[in-house]
Amino acid sequence: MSALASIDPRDWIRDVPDFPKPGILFKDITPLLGEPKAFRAVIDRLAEQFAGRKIDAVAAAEARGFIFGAPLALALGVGFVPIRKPGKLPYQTVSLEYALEYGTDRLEMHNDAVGPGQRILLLDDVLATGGTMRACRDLVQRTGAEVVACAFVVELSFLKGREMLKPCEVSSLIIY
Ligand SMILES: O=P(O)(O)OC[C@H]1O[C@H](OP(=O)(O)OP(=O)(O)O)[C@H](O)[C@@H]1O
Ligand SMILES: Nc1ncnc2[nH]cnc12
Repeated sequence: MSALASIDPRDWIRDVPDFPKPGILFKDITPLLGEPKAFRAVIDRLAEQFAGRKIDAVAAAEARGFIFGAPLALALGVGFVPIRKPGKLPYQTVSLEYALEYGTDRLEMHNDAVGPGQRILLLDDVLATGGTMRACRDLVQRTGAEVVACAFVVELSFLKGREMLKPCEVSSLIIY
């Protein structure tokens, strides 16, 4: 058994009550990022899960999605597609407004980043209400590309974000 197999990434996720607003229990991934064994275990498990699924690219939303999305793309040997907050991408974009657990925002992606015939894996750190991932999924699908799955490190199941993502495959390493 590899040393990483015994790692439980939950041990490096910290609860921060009332952040960024009263009533929100924030799942803080920074302890996990600070422990290479745990960070690597997360990337290895995601890569293992999606190797063999004929993924052409991993796409993820800033900021926290990038942290996991880029190493996962490298581990799978595919490209990484950044989905960004407004005004950050230099070329022509597709854009969508979405609802957060605590507000609204807009996401953009280059309109030539993915396209018909491509199989895209979407990844984010946390699934809360599902608004962010739904916007990502809709952006990718709008280009004609296929979303293979929406993957997460952490899912807050009591917020029922999975419902928002139907009929897409949803997969989470850690479910609260
Ligand atoms: O399922 P949802 O309700 O949409 O919430 C989950 C999203 O919220 C957080 O991002 P946030 O917008 O806080 O931005 P950040 O990554 O820049 O911290 C998190 O990284 C997910 O992307
Ligand atoms: N409760 C939460 N903890 C961490 N990230 C989040 N993104 C949206 N809701 C969140």
